[in-house]
Amino acid sequence: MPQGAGLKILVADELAKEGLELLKESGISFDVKIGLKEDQLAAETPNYDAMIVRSGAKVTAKVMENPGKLKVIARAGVGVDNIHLPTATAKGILVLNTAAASTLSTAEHALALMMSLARKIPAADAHVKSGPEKWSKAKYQGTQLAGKTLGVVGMGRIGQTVASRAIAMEMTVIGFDPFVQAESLMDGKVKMVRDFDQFLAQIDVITFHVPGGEGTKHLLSRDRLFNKCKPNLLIVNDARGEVVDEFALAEALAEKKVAGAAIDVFIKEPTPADHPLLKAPNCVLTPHLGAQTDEAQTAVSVEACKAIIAYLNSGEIRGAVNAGGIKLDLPPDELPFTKLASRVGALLAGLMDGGYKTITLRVSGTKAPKHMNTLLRLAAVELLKPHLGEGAVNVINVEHLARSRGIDLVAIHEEAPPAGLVGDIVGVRADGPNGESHRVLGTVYADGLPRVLRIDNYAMDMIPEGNMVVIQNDDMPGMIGIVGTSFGDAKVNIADMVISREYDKAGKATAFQVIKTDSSPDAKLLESLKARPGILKVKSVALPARG
Ligand SMILES: NC(=O)C1=CN([C@@H]2O[C@H](COP(=O)(O)OP(=O)(O)OC[C@H]3O[C@@H](n4cnc5c(N)ncnc54)[C@H](O)[C@@H]3O)[C@@H](O)[C@H]2O)C=CC1
Ligand SMILES: O=C(O)CCC(=O)C(=O)O
Repeated sequence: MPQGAGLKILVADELAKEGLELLKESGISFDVKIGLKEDQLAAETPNYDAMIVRSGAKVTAKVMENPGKLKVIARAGVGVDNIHLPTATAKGILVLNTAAASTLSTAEHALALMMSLARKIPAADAHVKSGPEKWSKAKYQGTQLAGKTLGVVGMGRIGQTVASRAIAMEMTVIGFDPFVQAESLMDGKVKMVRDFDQFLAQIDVITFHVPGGEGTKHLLSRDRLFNKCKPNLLIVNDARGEVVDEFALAEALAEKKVAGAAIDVFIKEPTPADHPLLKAPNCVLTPHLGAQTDEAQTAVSVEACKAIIAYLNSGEIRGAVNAGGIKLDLPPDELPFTKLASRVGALLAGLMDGGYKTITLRVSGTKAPKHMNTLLRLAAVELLKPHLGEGAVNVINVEHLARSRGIDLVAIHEEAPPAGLVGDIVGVRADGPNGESHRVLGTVYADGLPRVLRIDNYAMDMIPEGNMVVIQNDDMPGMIGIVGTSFGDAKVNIADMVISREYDKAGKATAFQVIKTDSSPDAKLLESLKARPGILKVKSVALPARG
C-alpha cells in the first residue's frame, strides 16, 4: 500500500499554495474547508487524521469532544490560543506549530507600527490624500526613535529580533521576561528588568511579544496605563489582544496619559464597529497582519504541511506544543531504546495483578538517558493500555491520564547501572496501591535488538517479542517437564525458553520460566498451569514480533 493511503487531512484555514502542493505530492488526501462554524468543525473532525489551521478556525473543546481518528493538529503560525490545548492533550491529540517561520515578518511589522506611530504616518497619509487645502506639517510633527528607550516585553524569538533591529536604530533597549534568568541578553546589549513597574518607569516605547492567555492578560492594566507609564509612552501590541486593557487604553489615549498606541491584535477579531480604539486619538490599527507577508505565509504553510506529513508517515514530531518534549524520530543507535521501553512496559503490565500507584523509569548509560521522558511515556502507555483500552492512551495523553488517576510517573537517571549490569540500562518498575511491585530491566545490544536482562531479581537474557508466557514456580524437579507437557497437550509449540532461579531471604529457591510460543496460549492452558502444584504465577503477554 502506498504511504499515506487511507489517511485524510482537513485544511480548515486559508493556506499558501506551496504547502498545499506538498500535501498533493505526499499522496495523502486532503480537503480544504474554510470558515466552518464550531458545530460544523465538530462534525467534520472525526473523519480526519490531521487538521491544519491558522488563527481563523477555532478548535474548541467541543470540536474535539469526539475526535474520532484525529491524531494531530498543526497551527500554521505561532500562537495556539485558537486550539483548546487541555482538551487536545487529554484526548491524545498532538498539537504542532511553526514557531520560527513568521518571526522576521512579525518583528518587522512591530517595527513598522512603532515607526508609523512615532512619525504619525497613517494620519499624515490620510491628510495629504484629503486634498491640498489644509496642507499642514506642524500637526504631524513626530518623535525621533534614536536615543529613546524601548522596552521589549517577552524576549523570545520575535522580541529578540525586534530588539536587535532597535539597537541598530540607536535605541536603548531593555527587556522584561520573567522566564529569562540572565541579567542581560544579546551580548549584554539588553538589560533585563525584573519589576514590571520599574521597567515601565524607564521606557519611552513598549512593544509586546508574549503569548496570550491568563499569564499575560492585562499586563498593561488600567492602573498601569493611568499611574505607572510615562505620558510620552508609545505602545505597540503585535502579540495578543488581551495583553493590553483595550478599553482602558482608549481612555488613557483620550486623557493623554499615554502618547500613542499601535495595535495589530484585538480581543475580538474582526473588531466590532463600536470598539473604542477605532476613534481613539493617535492610534494606528492593523487587522492582525504581523505574519501577513508572502514570505511568512509561504513558510508557515510549508512548515505546517511538512510537519503533518512527517508525523503521519513516520511519527516524527516537529514543533510539538503539547508533547512534553518527547521525540520519536531518534537516530538509529538510540531508536531501539523506544522499542525496549514499550516492550518492557508491556511485559510489566502483564506481570502486575492490580493497578498502579507509581511507575518509575530508571536509566543509566549514555544513549538512553537522553530520552528519559520519551521512554517513560512509552512504557507508561503500555502499562495503562490493559486498563484503559488500546486506542485510549498514547504518548500525548499518558501523563494527563496517569495524573488524573493519581498515578505518579517518575524518571530517574542513575550514574551507574544496577549491580552486575553495564551500559545503557532501562528499568521500569510498577508499584501498586496494595504493595504489589514488579520491575523489568533491559538493554539494547549492538545488533539493535532489545533484551530483557532481569524480571524482578531473576537474571536472564531474552529478546522480548511475540507471544510470551511468564511462569513462576517453586524450584523443584519436574517443573519444566510439567510445563512442557501442558504446552504440548494444548498443541502450542514452544519457540524459545529461559529459566532463572532466585533465593529468598530464608534460602528458599523459586524459578522463573519465560517461554515464547508460536501461537497464542488460550485461557484453558493458562488456567490448567496455574492449578498445578508448585506453580505460583502464570502470566501471558502478547508483544509485537521482532521487526
Ligand atoms: N501579530 C501576529 O500576527 C503574530 C503574533 N504572534 C504573537 O507573538 C507571540 C510571541 O511569539 P514568539 O516570539 O515566537 O514566542 P516565544 O515563545 O519565542 O517568546 C515568547 C516570550 O514571552 C515570554 N513570556 C511569557 N510570559 C510572559 C510574561 N507574563 N511577561 C513577559 N514575558 C513573558 C516567554 O518567556 C518567551 O521568552 C506569540 O505567542 C503570538 O501570540 C506571533 C506571530 C504573529
Ligand atoms: O495566522 C495568522 O493569521 C496570525 C499569526 C499569528 O498571530 C501567530 O502566528 O501567532
